[in-house]
Amino acid sequence: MSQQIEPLISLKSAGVYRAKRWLIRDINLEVYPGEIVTLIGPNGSGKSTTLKTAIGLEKPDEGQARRKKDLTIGYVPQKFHIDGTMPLTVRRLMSLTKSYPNDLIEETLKSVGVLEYIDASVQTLSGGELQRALIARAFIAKPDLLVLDEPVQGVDYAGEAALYDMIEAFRAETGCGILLISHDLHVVMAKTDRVLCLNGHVCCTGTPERVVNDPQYLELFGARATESVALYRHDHDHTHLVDGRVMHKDGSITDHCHNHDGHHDHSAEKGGDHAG
Ligand SMILES: Nc1ncnc2c1ncn2[C@@H]1O[C@H](COP(=O)(O)OP(=O)(O)OP(=O)(O)O)[C@@H](O)[C@H]1O
Repeated sequence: MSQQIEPLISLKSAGVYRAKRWLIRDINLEVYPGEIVTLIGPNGSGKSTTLKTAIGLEKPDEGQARRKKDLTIGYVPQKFHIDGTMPLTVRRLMSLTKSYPNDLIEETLKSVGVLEYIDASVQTLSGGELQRALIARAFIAKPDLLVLDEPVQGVDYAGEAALYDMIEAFRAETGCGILLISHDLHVVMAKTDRVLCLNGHVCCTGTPERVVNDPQYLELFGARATESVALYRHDHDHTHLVDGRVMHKDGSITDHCHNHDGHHDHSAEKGGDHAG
Protein backbone atom coordinates (compact mmCIF):
# COMPACT_ATOMS: atom_id res chain seq x y z
CA MET A 1 0.00 0.00 0.00
CA SER A 2 1.50 3.32 -1.06
CA GLN A 3 2.45 5.58 1.79
CA GLN A 4 1.51 8.60 -0.38
CA ILE A 5 -2.15 7.81 0.15
CA GLU A 6 -3.54 9.17 3.37
CA PRO A 7 -4.77 6.46 5.75
CA LEU A 8 -8.48 6.52 6.60
CA ILE A 9 -7.62 6.11 10.27
CA SER A 10 -4.39 5.87 12.18
CA LEU A 11 -3.21 5.27 15.72
CA LYS A 12 0.29 6.33 16.67
CA SER A 13 1.72 4.94 19.92
CA ALA A 14 -1.82 5.08 21.27
CA GLY A 15 -2.64 4.05 24.82
CA VAL A 16 -5.89 3.95 26.79
CA TYR A 17 -5.77 4.15 30.59
CA ARG A 18 -8.92 3.23 32.52
CA ALA A 19 -9.62 2.06 36.09
CA LYS A 20 -5.97 2.57 37.07
CA ARG A 21 -4.46 0.44 34.32
CA TRP A 22 -3.43 0.58 30.70
CA LEU A 23 -5.97 -1.35 28.67
CA ILE A 24 -3.85 -0.90 25.55
CA ARG A 25 -0.50 0.73 25.05
CA ASP A 26 1.83 1.67 22.21
CA ILE A 27 -0.62 0.68 19.48
CA ASN A 28 0.26 1.64 15.91
CA LEU A 29 -2.43 1.00 13.36
CA GLU A 30 -3.33 2.33 9.92
CA VAL A 31 -6.16 1.41 7.60
CA TYR A 32 -5.94 2.53 3.97
CA PRO A 33 -8.75 2.57 1.38
CA GLY A 34 -9.32 -0.86 -0.14
CA GLU A 35 -7.62 -2.95 2.53
CA ILE A 36 -8.96 -5.32 5.16
CA VAL A 37 -7.20 -5.08 8.50
CA THR A 38 -8.12 -7.54 11.23
CA LEU A 39 -7.51 -7.38 14.95
CA ILE A 40 -7.10 -10.73 16.65
CA GLY A 41 -6.18 -11.63 20.23
CA PRO A 42 -7.51 -13.39 23.31
CA ASN A 43 -10.53 -12.12 25.31
CA GLY A 44 -9.72 -8.88 27.07
CA SER A 45 -6.64 -8.23 24.94
CA GLY A 46 -7.89 -4.77 23.93
CA LYS A 47 -9.34 -5.40 20.47
CA SER A 48 -12.58 -3.47 21.02
CA THR A 49 -10.73 -0.72 22.88
CA THR A 50 -8.29 -0.36 19.97
CA LEU A 51 -11.11 -0.28 17.45
CA LYS A 52 -13.12 2.29 19.41
CA THR A 53 -10.06 4.49 19.85
CA ALA A 54 -9.31 4.28 16.13
CA ILE A 55 -12.81 5.46 15.18
CA GLY A 56 -13.04 8.13 17.87
CA LEU A 57 -15.41 6.50 20.36
CA GLU A 58 -12.64 6.40 22.99
CA LYS A 59 -9.97 9.05 23.48
CA PRO A 60 -6.37 7.92 23.76
CA ASP A 61 -4.61 8.91 27.01
CA GLU A 62 -1.28 8.90 25.22
CA GLY A 63 -0.28 8.90 21.57
CA GLN A 64 -2.53 10.00 18.73
CA ALA A 65 -5.68 8.91 16.96
CA ARG A 66 -6.30 10.49 13.55
CA ARG A 67 -9.16 10.18 11.10
CA LYS A 68 -9.26 11.43 7.55
CA LYS A 69 -11.30 14.58 7.12
CA ASP A 70 -15.01 13.94 6.48
CA LEU A 71 -14.51 10.21 6.86
CA THR A 72 -17.75 8.22 6.82
CA ILE A 73 -17.77 5.12 9.00
CA GLY A 74 -20.17 2.18 9.00
CA TYR A 75 -19.89 0.58 12.43
CA VAL A 76 -21.35 -2.75 13.49
CA PRO A 77 -20.76 -2.94 17.25
CA GLN A 78 -20.18 -6.09 19.29
CA LYS A 79 -23.42 -5.59 21.18
CA PHE A 80 -26.55 -3.93 19.85
CA HIS A 81 -29.20 -3.08 22.39
CA ILE A 82 -32.76 -3.23 21.15
CA ASP A 83 -35.42 -1.47 23.13
CA GLY A 84 -38.05 -4.21 23.51
CA THR A 85 -40.85 -1.70 23.95
CA MET A 86 -40.32 0.13 20.66
CA PRO A 87 -41.55 -1.76 17.59
CA LEU A 88 -38.94 -1.61 14.84
CA THR A 89 -39.08 -3.52 11.58
CA VAL A 90 -35.98 -4.51 9.65
CA ARG A 91 -37.07 -2.11 6.88
CA ARG A 92 -37.21 0.75 9.38
CA LEU A 93 -33.87 -0.27 10.92
CA MET A 94 -32.28 0.22 7.50
CA SER A 95 -33.51 3.81 7.31
CA LEU A 96 -33.05 4.93 10.92
CA THR A 97 -30.32 7.46 10.24
CA LYS A 98 -31.05 8.23 6.57
CA SER A 99 -33.81 7.14 4.22
CA TYR A 100 -33.01 4.93 1.23
CA PRO A 101 -35.14 3.81 -1.75
CA ASN A 102 -37.09 0.62 -1.12
CA ASP A 103 -35.45 -1.30 -3.92
CA LEU A 104 -31.99 -0.50 -2.55
CA ILE A 105 -33.07 -1.68 0.92
CA GLU A 106 -34.44 -4.89 -0.56
CA GLU A 107 -31.35 -5.49 -2.69
CA THR A 108 -29.05 -4.96 0.30
CA LEU A 109 -31.04 -7.24 2.60
CA LYS A 110 -31.07 -9.85 -0.15
CA SER A 111 -27.29 -9.66 -0.47
CA VAL A 112 -26.88 -10.71 3.17
CA GLY A 113 -29.65 -13.32 3.03
CA VAL A 114 -32.38 -11.71 5.21
CA LEU A 115 -34.77 -10.21 2.67
CA GLU A 116 -37.57 -12.51 3.88
CA TYR A 117 -37.48 -10.71 7.26
CA ILE A 118 -37.87 -7.19 5.83
CA ASP A 119 -41.22 -6.63 7.56
CA ALA A 120 -40.39 -8.64 10.69
CA SER A 121 -39.80 -6.87 13.96
CA VAL A 122 -36.06 -6.82 14.81
CA GLN A 123 -36.93 -8.10 18.31
CA THR A 124 -38.06 -11.40 16.77
CA LEU A 125 -34.92 -12.03 14.71
CA SER A 126 -32.46 -14.72 15.76
CA GLY A 127 -28.96 -13.59 16.75
CA GLY A 128 -27.51 -14.49 13.35
CA GLU A 129 -30.36 -12.84 11.44
CA LEU A 130 -30.02 -9.64 13.45
CA GLN A 131 -26.28 -9.63 12.83
CA ARG A 132 -26.87 -9.91 9.07
CA ALA A 133 -29.42 -7.08 9.20
CA LEU A 134 -26.90 -4.90 11.04
CA ILE A 135 -24.27 -5.64 8.42
CA ALA A 136 -26.79 -4.73 5.70
CA ARG A 137 -27.40 -1.46 7.55
CA ALA A 138 -23.68 -0.70 7.47
CA PHE A 139 -23.41 -1.71 3.78
CA ILE A 140 -26.27 0.49 2.57
CA ALA A 141 -24.57 3.70 3.68
CA LYS A 142 -21.52 2.90 1.48
CA PRO A 143 -19.07 4.22 4.07
CA ASP A 144 -15.39 5.02 3.41
CA LEU A 145 -14.56 2.72 6.29
CA LEU A 146 -16.49 -0.32 7.43
CA VAL A 147 -15.83 -1.31 11.04
CA LEU A 148 -17.06 -4.64 12.30
CA ASP A 149 -16.60 -5.86 15.86
CA GLU A 150 -16.99 -9.63 15.57
CA PRO A 151 -19.25 -9.54 12.52
CA VAL A 152 -20.22 -13.20 12.47
CA GLN A 153 -21.22 -13.73 16.10
CA GLY A 154 -24.35 -15.86 16.26
CA VAL A 155 -24.07 -16.68 12.56
CA ASP A 156 -23.85 -20.41 11.77
CA TYR A 157 -20.71 -21.97 10.36
CA ALA A 158 -21.69 -21.96 6.67
CA GLY A 159 -23.23 -18.48 6.96
CA GLU A 160 -20.08 -17.19 8.64
CA ALA A 161 -17.87 -17.84 5.63
CA ALA A 162 -20.58 -16.50 3.32
CA LEU A 163 -20.67 -13.24 5.29
CA TYR A 164 -16.91 -12.85 5.04
CA ASP A 165 -17.22 -13.38 1.28
CA MET A 166 -19.82 -10.58 1.22
CA ILE A 167 -17.61 -8.27 3.23
CA GLU A 168 -14.78 -8.95 0.82
CA ALA A 169 -17.09 -8.37 -2.18
CA PHE A 170 -18.28 -5.10 -0.64
CA ARG A 171 -14.69 -3.94 -0.33
CA ALA A 172 -14.01 -4.86 -3.97
CA GLU A 173 -17.16 -3.06 -5.14
CA THR A 174 -16.80 0.14 -3.12
CA GLY A 175 -13.04 0.38 -2.49
CA CYS A 176 -13.70 1.08 1.18
CA GLY A 177 -11.28 0.18 3.95
CA ILE A 178 -12.35 -2.45 6.45
CA LEU A 179 -11.32 -2.81 10.07
CA LEU A 180 -12.60 -5.90 11.79
CA ILE A 181 -12.26 -7.94 14.92
CA SER A 182 -12.59 -11.66 14.64
CA HIS A 183 -12.09 -14.86 16.57
CA ASP A 184 -12.55 -16.98 13.46
CA LEU A 185 -8.90 -17.44 12.78
CA HIS A 186 -9.14 -19.64 9.72
CA VAL A 187 -11.50 -17.29 7.86
CA VAL A 188 -9.59 -14.23 9.02
CA MET A 189 -6.37 -15.59 7.66
CA ALA A 190 -7.92 -16.21 4.27
CA LYS A 191 -9.67 -12.85 3.91
CA THR A 192 -7.35 -10.31 5.47
CA ASP A 193 -4.62 -8.13 3.98
CA ARG A 194 -3.09 -7.29 7.34
CA VAL A 195 -3.45 -8.74 10.81
CA LEU A 196 -2.67 -7.14 14.16
CA CYS A 197 -2.31 -9.66 16.92
CA LEU A 198 -3.01 -7.90 20.23
CA ASN A 199 -2.42 -8.67 23.86
CA GLY A 200 -2.63 -5.19 25.43
CA HIS A 201 0.07 -4.24 22.92
CA VAL A 202 0.76 -5.31 19.34
CA CYS A 203 2.37 -8.76 19.65
CA CYS A 204 2.92 -9.15 15.95
CA THR A 205 1.58 -7.63 12.77
CA GLY A 206 1.81 -8.10 9.01
CA THR A 207 0.32 -10.27 6.32
CA PRO A 208 -1.53 -13.37 7.53
CA GLU A 209 1.36 -15.53 6.27
CA ARG A 210 3.79 -13.55 8.33
CA VAL A 211 1.69 -13.46 11.48
CA VAL A 212 0.91 -17.19 11.51
CA ASN A 213 4.62 -17.90 11.47
CA ASP A 214 5.39 -15.53 14.34
CA PRO A 215 6.30 -17.31 17.60
CA GLN A 216 4.21 -14.80 19.61
CA TYR A 217 1.13 -15.66 17.57
CA LEU A 218 1.73 -19.37 18.02
CA GLU A 219 2.21 -18.84 21.75
CA LEU A 220 -1.07 -16.89 22.07
CA PHE A 221 -3.23 -19.21 20.00
CA GLY A 222 -1.59 -22.61 20.42
CA ALA A 223 -3.30 -25.47 18.61
CA ARG A 224 -5.88 -23.22 16.92
CA ALA A 225 -3.04 -21.29 15.35
CA THR A 226 -1.68 -24.38 13.65
CA GLU A 227 -5.16 -25.25 12.42
CA SER A 228 -5.61 -21.81 10.86
CA VAL A 229 -2.27 -22.16 9.06
CA ALA A 230 -3.41 -25.40 7.44
CA LEU A 231 -6.78 -23.94 6.49
CA TYR A 232 -5.28 -20.76 5.16
CA ARG A 233 -3.32 -22.70 2.62
CA HIS A 234 -6.32 -24.07 0.79
CA ASP A 235 -9.03 -21.58 1.62
CA HIS A 236 -8.98 -19.68 -1.66
CA ASP A 237 -10.35 -22.42 -3.86
CA HIS A 238 -14.06 -22.00 -3.18
CA THR A 239 -16.70 -19.34 -2.65
CA HIS A 240 -19.54 -19.41 -0.11
CA LEU A 241 -22.95 -18.56 -1.50
CA VAL A 242 -25.54 -16.56 0.44
CA ASP A 243 -27.67 -19.66 1.06
CA GLY A 244 -24.75 -21.42 2.72
CA ARG A 245 -23.86 -23.69 -0.22
CA VAL A 246 -20.36 -23.76 -1.64
CA MET A 247 -19.23 -23.08 -5.20
CA HIS A 248 -15.92 -24.73 -6.07
CA LYS A 249 -13.21 -23.61 -8.43
CA ASP A 250 -14.51 -26.06 -11.05
CA GLY A 251 -17.94 -24.31 -10.96
CA SER A 252 -19.76 -27.12 -9.16
CA ILE A 253 -21.97 -26.33 -6.14
CA THR A 254 -22.28 -28.53 -3.07
CA ASP A 255 -24.11 -28.18 0.26
CA HIS A 256 -20.89 -28.34 2.27
CA CYS A 257 -17.19 -28.15 1.75
CA HIS A 258 -14.87 -30.86 3.03
CA ASN A 259 -11.23 -31.53 2.41
CA HIS A 260 -11.77 -34.89 0.82
CA ASP A 261 -14.74 -34.21 -1.44
CA GLY A 262 -12.57 -34.11 -4.54
CA HIS A 263 -12.61 -30.33 -5.02
CA HIS A 264 -9.39 -29.44 -3.24
CA ASP A 265 -5.71 -29.45 -3.93
CA HIS A 266 -4.23 -31.22 -0.89
CA SER A 267 -0.61 -30.62 -1.69
CA ALA A 268 -0.06 -27.97 1.02
CA GLU A 269 -2.40 -29.20 3.76
CA LYS A 270 -1.89 -30.64 7.19
CA GLY A 271 -5.17 -32.58 7.34
CA GLY A 272 -8.55 -32.30 9.12
CA ASP A 273 -11.91 -31.70 7.50
CA HIS A 274 -13.42 -28.26 7.50
CA ALA A 275 -16.71 -26.85 6.48
CA GLY A 276 -15.30 -23.89 4.66
N1 LIG B 1 -14.16 1.55 30.21
C1 LIG B 1 -13.42 0.60 30.77
N2 LIG B 1 -12.98 0.72 32.04
C2 LIG B 1 -12.22 -0.24 32.62
N3 LIG B 1 -11.86 -1.38 32.00
C3 LIG B 1 -12.27 -1.57 30.75
C4 LIG B 1 -13.07 -0.60 30.05
N4 LIG B 1 -13.32 -1.06 28.81
C5 LIG B 1 -12.70 -2.25 28.72
N5 LIG B 1 -12.08 -2.56 29.88
C6 LIG B 1 -11.24 -3.75 30.13
O1 LIG B 1 -10.17 -3.67 29.21
C7 LIG B 1 -9.79 -4.95 28.74
C8 LIG B 1 -9.87 -4.96 27.22
O2 LIG B 1 -11.23 -4.92 26.82
P1 LIG B 1 -11.67 -5.05 25.29
O3 LIG B 1 -13.16 -5.04 25.26
O4 LIG B 1 -10.95 -4.03 24.51
O5 LIG B 1 -11.10 -6.50 24.94
P2 LIG B 1 -11.36 -7.44 23.69
O6 LIG B 1 -10.03 -7.91 23.22
O7 LIG B 1 -12.22 -6.75 22.70
O8 LIG B 1 -12.14 -8.65 24.39
P3 LIG B 1 -13.20 -9.73 23.85
O9 LIG B 1 -12.48 -10.65 22.91
O10 LIG B 1 -13.60 -10.44 25.10
O11 LIG B 1 -14.33 -8.99 23.21
C9 LIG B 1 -10.72 -5.93 29.41
O12 LIG B 1 -10.04 -6.49 30.51
C10 LIG B 1 -11.90 -5.07 29.87
O13 LIG B 1 -12.49 -5.59 31.04
